[in-house]
Amino acid sequence: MKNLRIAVQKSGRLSEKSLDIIKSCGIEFSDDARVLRTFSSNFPLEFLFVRDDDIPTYVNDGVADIGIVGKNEYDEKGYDLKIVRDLGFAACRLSIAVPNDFDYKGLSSLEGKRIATSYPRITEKVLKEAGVNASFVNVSGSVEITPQVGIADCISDLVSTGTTLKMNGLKEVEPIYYTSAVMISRKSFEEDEKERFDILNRLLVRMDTVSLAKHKKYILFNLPKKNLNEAAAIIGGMKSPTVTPLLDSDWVSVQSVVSEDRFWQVFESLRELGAEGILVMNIEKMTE
Ligand SMILES: Nc1ncnc2c1ncn2[C@@H]1O[C@H](COP(=O)(O)OP(=O)(O)OP(=O)(O)O)[C@@H](O)[C@H]1O
Ligand SMILES: O=P(O)(O)OC[C@H]1O[C@H](OP(=O)(O)OP(=O)(O)O)[C@H](O)[C@@H]1O
Ligand SMILES: [Mg+2]
Repeated sequence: MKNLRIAVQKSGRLSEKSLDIIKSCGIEFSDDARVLRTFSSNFPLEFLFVRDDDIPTYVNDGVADIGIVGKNEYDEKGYDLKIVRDLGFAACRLSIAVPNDFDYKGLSSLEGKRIATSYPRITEKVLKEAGVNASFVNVSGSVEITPQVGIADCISDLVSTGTTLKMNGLKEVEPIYYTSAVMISRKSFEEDEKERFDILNRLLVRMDTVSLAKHKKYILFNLPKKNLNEAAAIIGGMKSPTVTPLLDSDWVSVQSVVSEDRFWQVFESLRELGAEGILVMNIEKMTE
């Protein structure tokens, strides 16, 4: 039996959540940080623990079949790959930041300047569209130090809270690109590797089942029977709630699933309809 090969960041901002997603699918493995290649004991999955910037290249070269990486690294490498799932975590932005005393008036202020970045491709594309010519100083980390040491005039780097910029005498002046983690594969994966592609689909079904459940609540409540149709209309988005008669024939017990983002609105409306004993439960797994 073949294994699906996944490339995951060895150690960094993506590592823990990437592995949490796999674990939430019931896939077991040992994640000793010093072992760089390992196999699941209960699913045909092989793990390669690598630097995040190498992940798109491993997938493109066929060393790995899939990878979990920031969309920023994927776009920066520019390979013609496929995003199979948007995973949503590690959300941040790529921003232009300048020293506090820099008189910034828009992207045109960057004309002729030296910009330090780990993302020259993404940054250059944005500047080109704005008709700005600048030069790039390519650094692979600690970008915020470069203006202080005189090798750049400003930077284009990832920002989340903005604390790193502030602590290094810089101000964020222009967000130019938004990113979060994605799962990538080769476009030709299905034709090239049918057996492994089928394993990927099994993995994706499990991931979708967990992810769907994460945004839903299971609710159970008692309701005056006369308000049932109105309550069903409020809950919405499903075939029908499950309704069970109660000993008191004027009342029913209702079970349903509600999206997290609509939960409080539904909760308040149900209370106005006389719902009592409302129980709310997290759902571990579910399918459409
Ligand atoms: N401050 C942040 N907040 C949220 N997500 C971030 C932040 N900084 C980076 N990320 C995301 O996490 C990814 C990995 O960031 P990390 O800092 O761990 O990378 P790295 O230092 O290049 O690691 P590696 O040693 O694997 O090369 C980034 O490419 C980006 O997608
Ligand atoms: O806006 P903030 O919340 O301060 O986050 C921004 C910092 O986070 C990232 O680096 P990280 O801390 O991952 O370290 P690294 O340079 O080793 O990648 C990024 O490169 C910034 O330096
Ligand atoms: Mg890296």
